[in-house]
Amino acid sequence: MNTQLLFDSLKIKSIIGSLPESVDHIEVDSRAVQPNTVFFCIKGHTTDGHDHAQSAIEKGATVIVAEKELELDADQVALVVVRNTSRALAHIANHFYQFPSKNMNVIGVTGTNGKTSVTNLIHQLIRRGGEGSALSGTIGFDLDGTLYASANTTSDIITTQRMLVKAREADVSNMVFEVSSHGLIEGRLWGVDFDVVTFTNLTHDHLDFHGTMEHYGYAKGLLFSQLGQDLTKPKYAVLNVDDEWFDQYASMTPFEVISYSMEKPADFFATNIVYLDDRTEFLMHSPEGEFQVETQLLGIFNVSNVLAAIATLYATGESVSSLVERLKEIPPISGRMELVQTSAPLSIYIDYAHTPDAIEKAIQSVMPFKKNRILFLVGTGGNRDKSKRPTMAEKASLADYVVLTTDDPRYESYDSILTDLEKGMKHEQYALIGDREEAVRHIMEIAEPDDIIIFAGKGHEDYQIIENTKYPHSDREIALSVAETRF
Ligand SMILES: CC(=O)N[C@H]1[C@@H](OP(=O)(O)OP(=O)(O)OC[C@H]2O[C@@H](n3ccc(=O)[nH]c3=O)[C@H](O)[C@@H]2O)O[C@H](CO)[C@@H](O)[C@@H]1O[C@H](C)C(=O)N[C@@H](C)C(=O)N[C@H](CCC(=O)O)C(=O)O
Ligand SMILES: Nc1ncnc2c1ncn2[C@@H]1O[C@H](COP(=O)(O)OP(=O)(O)OP(=O)(O)O)[C@@H](O)[C@H]1O
Repeated sequence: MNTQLLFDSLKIKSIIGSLPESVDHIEVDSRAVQPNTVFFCIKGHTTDGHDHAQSAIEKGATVIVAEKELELDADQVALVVVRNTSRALAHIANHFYQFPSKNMNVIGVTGTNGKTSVTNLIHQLIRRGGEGSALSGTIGFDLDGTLYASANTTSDIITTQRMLVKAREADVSNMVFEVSSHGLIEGRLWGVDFDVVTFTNLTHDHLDFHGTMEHYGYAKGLLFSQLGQDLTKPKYAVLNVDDEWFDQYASMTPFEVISYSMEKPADFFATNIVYLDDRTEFLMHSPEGEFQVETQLLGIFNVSNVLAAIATLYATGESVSSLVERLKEIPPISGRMELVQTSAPLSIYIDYAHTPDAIEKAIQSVMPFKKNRILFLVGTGGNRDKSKRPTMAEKASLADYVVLTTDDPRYESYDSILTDLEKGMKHEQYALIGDREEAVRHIMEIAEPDDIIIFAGKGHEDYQIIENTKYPHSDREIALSVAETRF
């Protein structure tokens, strides 16, 4: 690509050396540099890309973009100094890949809980409507049914642009992004031209990273105020009226607001909700009239997620009646209030709840069909946000019996995790068992017919991280093996 064109519109502080006529690649990781690459030096928390500029040159970089002047040991390299290399990268990547998001229908979903569920619903609804869809999120990059691994919920700028290019090349015109607050703060989505951005909710999580709820809320809000958006085409912000951040996001966004709610009138709102143990039904009021909605997704929170998904696709121009029809066929999302098939005379659910709000909603979700006790197992991760631990246990106390355990203890001791959790317990009916396998076995050993058991926190994950090693672990398999011998 012609280098002059690439750098023409970039705000540059200084250039040392002369730019080559053309460049073949752009890269942020020195280890992946190929001959004739533009290498961007990005500052991480523990690693600074500026320290890898020399090694990028040795691998063939011909342009280095940095935030400061560097002493580089090469004649054939140009050093471009800018104020912020991530912003420069967003700009250059768009030019380099020829604005892949521009002619696509691009959707972003953010919030503490529900991102994976809502993006999955949207992706599946689009595909069931006969169009192609690509999805980037916690589960990886799903290009119209083919799954590629990705390291993060929200990928870095170059990976994001490459996903869009792959979708464009495959003639897939819809791209759905699960958007993390970390990704927003770090500008990993800078340069992506969204058509619809959707908010699920904001509750206590990730305060080890963001510090306060104000900062966390600010980070999420960046999706609704994205700089650099093309405002000449209509854009929509789909916002949850039931969340206390609704007013702030609704008043600050330049996009047209579409609201949804489970509690009060909104553009899309649910009444007459019936929670069954194999499906959920409700009456949905929408700008296109009232619809009786039926979904295989279980749990209170999934009503909100369904409303978010339908409102988002309505914003892209889909008809509500067709979406309601397609929704019926969509199977439960793996590890999200998923009913485990067992011949034992009790109900076992696997749910990814790992925040206080999600725990409360998971337990409330099974209350309508409680016949005997609700047994709840939950743990927290080691070396991550510790402040949420007591509140998680407090919400878990809504269950009749609670087992407090660990969920990826990493380098933290069982005792330290369990002591923090125990502080929040509101009744005496609980056990503290650090080893998660033992904890699952314990709950299954004391289970009685008609009990409802919820294994929270692991969801679709099939491992437990101890120190820095991933060990195979499945709540489901352990529970089923005990159920077989006991019932
Ligand atoms: C372990 C961790 O927290 N790492 C964070 C940290 O990385 P770091 O200091 O190690 O730096 P780095 O990004 O690896 O390296 C800095 C630069 O040097 C370059 N480099 C590095 C090494 C080398 O040999 N050559 C080289 O060029 C890298 O390509 C990069 O451009 O600082 C970076 C910049 O601030 C973060 O992007 C990065 O987050 C990583 C990607 C991460 O996984 N973070 C998690 C917490 C995260 O973002 N999670 C959210 C989901 C949260 C949720 O909802 O649960 C996500 O979106 O996935
Ligand atoms: N709308 C919601 N409100 C509250 N809790 C929810 C909601 N949707 C899902 N949850 C809870 O959060 C858990 C995780 O759901 P999901 O994976 O969709 O969220 P996420 O935002 O992608 O989470 P993460 O960022 O941790 O990957 C579910 O298993 C459920 O317990």
